[in-house]
Amino acid sequence: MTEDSSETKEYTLEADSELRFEIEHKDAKVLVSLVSGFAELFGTELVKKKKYQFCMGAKVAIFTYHGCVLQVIGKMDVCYVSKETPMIQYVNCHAALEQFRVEAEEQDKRGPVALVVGPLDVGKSTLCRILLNYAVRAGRRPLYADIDVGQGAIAIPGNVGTILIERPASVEDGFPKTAPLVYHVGHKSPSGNSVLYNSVVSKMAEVTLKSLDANKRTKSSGIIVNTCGWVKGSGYAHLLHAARAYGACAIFVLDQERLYNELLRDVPENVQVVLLPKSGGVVERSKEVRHEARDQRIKEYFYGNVRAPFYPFSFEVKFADLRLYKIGAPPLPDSCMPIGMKAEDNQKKVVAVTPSQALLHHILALSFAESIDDDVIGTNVAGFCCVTEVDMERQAVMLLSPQPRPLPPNALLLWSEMQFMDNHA
Ligand SMILES: Nc1ncnc2c1ncn2[C@@H]1O[C@H](COP(=O)(O)OP(=O)(O)OP(=O)(O)O)[C@@H](O)[C@H]1O
Repeated sequence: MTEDSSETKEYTLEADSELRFEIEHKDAKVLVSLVSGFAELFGTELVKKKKYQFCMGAKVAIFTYHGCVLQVIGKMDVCYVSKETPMIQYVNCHAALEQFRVEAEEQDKRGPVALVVGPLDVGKSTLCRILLNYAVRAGRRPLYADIDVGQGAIAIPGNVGTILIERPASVEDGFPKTAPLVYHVGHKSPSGNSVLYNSVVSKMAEVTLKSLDANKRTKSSGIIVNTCGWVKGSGYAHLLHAARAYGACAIFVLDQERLYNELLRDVPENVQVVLLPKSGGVVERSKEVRHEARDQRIKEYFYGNVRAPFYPFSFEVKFADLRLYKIGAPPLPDSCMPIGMKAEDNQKKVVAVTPSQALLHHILALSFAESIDDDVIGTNVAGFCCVTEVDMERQAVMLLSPQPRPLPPNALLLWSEMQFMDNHA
């Protein structure tokens, strides 16, 4: 059913059904409120009578276990009620994780680490959000690890990150991204540097698993890990690596029997591999839409959104003061490597970058490492800037940064292939 008018409409939903809608128009604004009953958006309960605002790009589903009436004001591109949803299977996964958590709590051991895997556009991020929301609603404090570098939902694309989830996601803005633990990869796909990607995932897993022990409630709550949609060949090898690094006890496979069977074959028997259907509501995204989403995520990092705008700074840094490095030297065959080194080591090499016009629009990550003698790959990053101008004559770059000048003393910056055109008016 297509919704053209901008008038007010009421939808009565039966138990176990959901209202799905998409907004594609640039200036469209849709207000949704719960009139009666109970409803939730990807696991976050709606507050009765509160008006939730959705804008361009919104692709959402409001689900009800008990039945409800929703009021919708505004123009949507697609809007329909569906009774076919996999929510019962998803809530069963949550119940299974809860059993692990109860046991972990009783025996003071680590709670479950669950990986959510599947090809592109099957609703992996959405399932993670649902499981995390259900966990906090049950009084847990889980960690959310996002190792999907393409989306970089916790920091920005080109990075992996982990956050502690203490309250349900906001209906409009998702989980707050305060105090994330972020590691730099610098590529939008793990294929950009597989060796680096695996090292970074191992490091983040090691650090977060250790950190679980510091807080009793988080320890028994465990970790939900969101993964990349690249599930064939090396992409599959990355998934196996992540499952091992995190010591996953459960892997939820969305929508692909082939992947499910491969995992059943390749992971230890004590790992529960569960095949789940994808929701019919999940919207497929073209390459262009993905590119736009990446751009939007970076823009939000610097400028915030309408509800919480940020005001970034712009300042000049002389080439001479720029300590800029890149991880990974061009590949060389083993025979050309110095004695004792493998070609693989080259992919983890920290190489100085000479500033040039080619830096324009690139994202630079500010590492917590102080020198290249530190473990740069295994050190998390503090934040990001973007090169908005390169002046070869004055030998300087202009940086867009969430923090005012100057860069911290001895700031070590890491080059990323991610680019952002700063045309914010
Ligand atoms: N039941 C649903 N009804 C409507 N839209 C949905 C539903 N579930 C998910 N979506 C939307 O579909 C889109 C894709 O979902 P999601 O990001 O979870 O997929 P993904 O598998 O993580 O994608 P990627 O391949 O990029 O990792 C999102 O915009 C999400 O809001």
